[in-house]
Amino acid sequence: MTDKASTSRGQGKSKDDDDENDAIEDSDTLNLVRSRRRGDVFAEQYNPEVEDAEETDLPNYPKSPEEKEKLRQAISNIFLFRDVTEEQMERVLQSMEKKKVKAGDVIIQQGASGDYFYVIESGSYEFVVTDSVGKSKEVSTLEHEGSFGELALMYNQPRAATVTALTDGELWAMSRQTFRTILLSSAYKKRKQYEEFLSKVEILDVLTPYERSNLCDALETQTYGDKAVIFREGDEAHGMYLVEKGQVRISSSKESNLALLNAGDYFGELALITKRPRAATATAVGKTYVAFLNLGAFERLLGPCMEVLKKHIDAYKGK
Ligand SMILES: Nc1ncnc2c1ncn2[C@@H]1O[C@@H]2COP(=O)(O)O[C@H]2[C@H]1O
Repeated sequence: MTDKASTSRGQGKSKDDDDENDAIEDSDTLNLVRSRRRGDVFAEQYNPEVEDAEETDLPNYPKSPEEKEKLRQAISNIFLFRDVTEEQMERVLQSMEKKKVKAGDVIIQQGASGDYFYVIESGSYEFVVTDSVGKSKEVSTLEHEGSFGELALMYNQPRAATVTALTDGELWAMSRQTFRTILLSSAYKKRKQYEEFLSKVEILDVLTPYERSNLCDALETQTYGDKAVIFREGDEAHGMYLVEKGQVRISSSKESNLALLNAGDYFGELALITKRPRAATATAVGKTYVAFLNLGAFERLLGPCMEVLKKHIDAYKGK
């Protein structure tokens, strides 16, 4: 058992945590911890569905109105924050602490226990995953926006990647406690809601589990009654859709029945790829639930599926 596992689902602090905090407080930069951290796999998994987050006093780091606004901006595009209420947002803004980082700082070490979730204010960050035979692979980089470090806090698992600052920069750090109290329950529910459904969507097979989790955060379910129009031919396009439940008919001015889509099918991607108006009309058949992915998220998250999506476009041309 690791220290963390023996402190019962992360509610107490381990020696490693204290070391980590010391490192941060000592320097005001994240010159974090390499060899001291351990890569054990936790025996116990946290399950937010059966254990409510504790409501305790959260830290309060005073900020100027300008700083608060900058932080609000930095989190405005992060899907994990989308469902927080205005009151919760105030608590988030109060409780996040600014950290300066230097190029080369290891902010998160794969295998370590997790104490902070980070939002990027500035700087570039590299993500490297090392597999069980010790082979390392750079899986992504983030520049000047985005967030990381949610997995270990959400699932009570060791850090899944090593995150290194490639440039000097600034991060906003949210403690495990704040993350659990404010973000965990809605974020976890959202991922759970969509994970099973997305595993059945064929075009998404190329996504890694991590990419799929990010997609869960970005989706929004919309409900349409029988014969309700989802979009019309000629409309400007703002996103694509996955059919969750029910059916969707695709028709155009020339052809009344181009396709009848079922659960697991997708539509609305063509206009996003060609950057043209909608080429057809989409109408619900019976009560229908669709998962909507907005344009920004489509561009950010579905890159790995683009080849398959484009191949599919060729099939439309035959119609
Ligand atoms: N391919 C990836 N696999 C796992 N984690 C990733 C990946 N890319 C980025 N990350 C982030 O790297 C973080 C490392 O710490 P966590 O495991 O807490 O959360 C992880 C994610 O936020």
